[in-house]
Amino acid sequence: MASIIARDLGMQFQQRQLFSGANLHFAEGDCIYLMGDNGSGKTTLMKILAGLQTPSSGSVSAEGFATKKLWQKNTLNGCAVYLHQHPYLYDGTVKDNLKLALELAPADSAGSAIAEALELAKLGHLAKSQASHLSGGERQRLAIARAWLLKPRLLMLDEPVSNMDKESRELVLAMTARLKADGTGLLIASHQHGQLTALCTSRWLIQDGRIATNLDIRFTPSQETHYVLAN
Ligand SMILES: Nc1ncnc2c1ncn2[C@@H]1O[C@H](COP(=O)(O)OP(=O)(O)OP(=O)(O)O)[C@@H](O)[C@H]1O
Repeated sequence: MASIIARDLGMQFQQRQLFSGANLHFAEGDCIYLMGDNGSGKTTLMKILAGLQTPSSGSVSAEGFATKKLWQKNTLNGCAVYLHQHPYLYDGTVKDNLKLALELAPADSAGSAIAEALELAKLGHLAKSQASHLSGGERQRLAIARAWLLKPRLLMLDEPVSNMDKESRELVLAMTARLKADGTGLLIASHQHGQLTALCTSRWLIQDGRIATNLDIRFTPSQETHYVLAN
């Protein structure tokens, strides 16, 4: 089973310690809600687990992935995919962006997958539009459709539904639910507990310089309100 394992992980910027002593296990089949106040370190943690940032202390390793080639120094590269809040899209049309993902996707992905991805993201009518002309919500939908095509074994979503209208939120929810059903491990950072985070079966909380992982997933209504209000 593919997993990312962090041992005694710590991160600080100058004098500011975000977290320390964290032991984490993120694996296929997981669906984890990553919580924490603004600036607590959620994005930083996801970037570390994706191998995009180096932690100040501790180690991160990947298990269950194909062995890297000798020249690939970053052994975490491509293991847990990090989807940025403001995703990077390639120059070109909506369809070009999906085609490019398909070139990197596992060989068993059929050509019809692009049509399915366009349908899932409800972007069929914009297939020939320039990706740079998309609205924020449409960009996010395209980025998730692209991730869906890539079929990552581990995917981290950073605030995937912030600033989205109801329809876009529902589409992202449907795509994420499909990924979850396919067994993709998901780590979702979000300030609002809603339908998307309700998919989660466990939660991590960054607070007071620690990452708590042994938390009950069930929210009481007062906790829900508190979390939404606090953020
Ligand atoms: N490269 C950097 N250099 C210095 N400080 C940084 C750097 N990257 C992040 N920080 C700081 O680390 C803290 C955590 O940032 P991060 O983006 O991980 O928080 P977050 O929990 O994702 O916040 P939000 O909920 O607001 O998105 C912030 O105070 C941020 O300013």
